[in-house]
Amino acid sequence: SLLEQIVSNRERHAADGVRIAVAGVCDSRSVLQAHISAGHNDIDDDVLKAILEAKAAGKSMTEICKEKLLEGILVADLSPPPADDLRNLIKSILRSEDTVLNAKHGLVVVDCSASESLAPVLASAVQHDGCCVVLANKKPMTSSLEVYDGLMSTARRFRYEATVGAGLPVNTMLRRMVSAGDEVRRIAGALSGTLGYVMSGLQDGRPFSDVVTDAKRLGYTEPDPRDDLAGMDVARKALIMARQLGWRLNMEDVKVESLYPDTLSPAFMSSGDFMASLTELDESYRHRCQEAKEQGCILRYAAVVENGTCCVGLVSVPQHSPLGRLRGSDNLVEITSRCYSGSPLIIQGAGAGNYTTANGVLADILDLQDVV
Ligand SMILES: NC(=O)C1=CN([C@@H]2O[C@H](COP(=O)(O)OP(=O)(O)OC[C@H]3O[C@@H](n4cnc5c(N)ncnc54)[C@H](OP(=O)(O)O)[C@@H]3O)[C@@H](O)[C@H]2O)C=CC1
Ligand SMILES: N[C@@H](CC=O)C(=O)O
Repeated sequence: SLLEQIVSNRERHAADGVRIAVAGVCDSRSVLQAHISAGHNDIDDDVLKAILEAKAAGKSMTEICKEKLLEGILVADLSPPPADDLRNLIKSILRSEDTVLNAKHGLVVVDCSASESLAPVLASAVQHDGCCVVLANKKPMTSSLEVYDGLMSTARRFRYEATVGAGLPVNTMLRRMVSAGDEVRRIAGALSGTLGYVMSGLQDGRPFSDVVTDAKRLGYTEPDPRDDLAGMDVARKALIMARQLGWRLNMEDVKVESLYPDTLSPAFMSSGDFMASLTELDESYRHRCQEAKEQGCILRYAAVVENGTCCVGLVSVPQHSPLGRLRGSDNLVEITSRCYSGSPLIIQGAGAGNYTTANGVLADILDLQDVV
């Protein structure tokens, strides 16, 4: 979706005097790189479109490039994760004499994976003068405080808007408030597009297994939906916000409620088997939802960041409360601070989905063009 939005916005960007040159693209198995030493600065839009088609059809990028014998592209088949090759790709771009690719002209490394393994690559990339980093991936922001501090030490060349609320301006707002000296006292709300969609579906009487399967199909879930259903995705978002307030917390400090039993965890089964086992949970969620309904309430998965602690879990809220009125994949974030004490600042809207997330990532990339 990000590549698609880069290509489809060419005219708009040109009118603003910007051209995004895509010098390399990675997935979990391959790295494609513009053949810089042969004079190719970037990967042609037709190739980017072929890559999009290949990924949509479940083919590997390498396969499609070899099939089409594309000119000017270096293809590397890797197994597994291409952290070292990504590092080499960044180095070769940084060494480039070409002014279009040179780091001083806005090189941005973008991590749209859900991989843990790329954090060191990103931490080293951001240390190169002029090299920027943009994240949709929450894991580098929630790994050790050392990695986090490394990324944050170059805050002017680092953006991570999509890590909380996808395209919603939650992180930007927090950054603005904190850097201008506002004192944030409490952040609360519903921060999962997947769990919002699932809870709305339950409320409409649909089976748990059915709505989770749909959330995955719609692109709301993490690559392994257990990340959402275990509460880990929301826990990461809570930690990202808490760390921005200067709180020195780690993932172990976040209190998390999981929505499935341990017997269905990655230690015991694959993601595919988990999806097939979801029907086991249908009856218990139908029952919990019914109980809440009888009290005029509905279920929501909420996060609270307050008094130096983060807590995420299932709550039963009145139907006509702000959380109760949320529908589908919408997120709601309430920020209470010295400036917003009487009534909290509220950010609400679609909190997941490929298009809205890619939009947030692209906006970050464009934002950085004014910094370097
Ligand atoms: N979906 C959403 O609504 C939102 C997602 N995000 C974040 O965006 C990230 C991606 O989510 P989503 O797009 O849904 O997931 P997808 O599974 O659709 O995409 C992940 C991509 O990352 C690639 N990848 C995996 N590991 C590596 C690696 N080690 N090196 C390079 N590439 C790798 C995958 O390659 P391959 O195709 O070969 O598996 C795949 O192309 C996650 O971190 C998620 O938290 C953030 C906000 C909203
Ligand atoms: N899986 C996440 C995607 C966005 O961060 C969610 O459902 O909110």
